[in-house]
Amino acid sequence: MGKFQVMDHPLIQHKLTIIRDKNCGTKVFREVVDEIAMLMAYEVSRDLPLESVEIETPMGKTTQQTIAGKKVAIIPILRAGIGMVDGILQLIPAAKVGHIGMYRDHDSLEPVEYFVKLPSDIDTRQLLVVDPMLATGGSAILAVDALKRRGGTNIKFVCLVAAPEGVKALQEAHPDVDIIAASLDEKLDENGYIFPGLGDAGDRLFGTK
Ligand SMILES: O=P(O)(O)OC[C@H]1O[C@H](OP(=O)(O)OP(=O)(O)O)[C@H](O)[C@@H]1O
Ligand SMILES: O=c1cc[nH]c(=O)[nH]1
Ligand SMILES: [Mg+2]
Repeated sequence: MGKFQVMDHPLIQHKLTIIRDKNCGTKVFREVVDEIAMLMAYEVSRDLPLESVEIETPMGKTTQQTIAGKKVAIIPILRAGIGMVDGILQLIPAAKVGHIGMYRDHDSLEPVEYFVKLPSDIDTRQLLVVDPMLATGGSAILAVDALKRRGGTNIKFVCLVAAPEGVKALQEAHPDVDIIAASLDEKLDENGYIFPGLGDAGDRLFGTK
């Protein structure tokens, strides 16, 4: 079973409270989502492999550590996942970015895939699928399916708010995928929205409602 980790760092919890507030406007919402994603990237990149390199400091030759060959690709699930990309790129600037477009049908709650554009070498990269919301888990599961079908093997899912239902569904469908969240919330409501959650992340990020 993949690991499920909640990053309960005080800075992350504080920032999450700011964006949960319904009075938080688009500008601040977007900025703070980016900041949380950057803080999460610190933990998400913890197990990137290191290798030894010879360098010379002003004091002489030495062997030091550098991030090894394995490279990262960030895969936002459109639209809301886009809000997390720049924050992660601040810490991992050489990462490539692939996009998976998906929307959740409002009645059935089933995800519908409408766009996939990925780096050509996803089979050799650490893939970070990012989406602020893990609700029923349908979108995350379909996104991981899409990556595996194209050769992706090393996959983590990074979200801000997770519902217990979504964590369970993603773990059952893809037990090899670790999940990292900023919060495990209470439940899904009768419309499939996370409670207390932060509402519709895509609409709040892009000001579409
Ligand atoms: O776990 P699930 O039940 O699949 O729900 C989560 C998905 O729903 C939201 O996207 P939405 O369909 O609203 O698309 P948008 O980002 O374009 O607004 C969210 O950003 C996730 O992708
Ligand atoms: O609470 C939710 C659930 C799905 N998608 C969202 O944007 N918010
Ligand atoms: Mg939405």
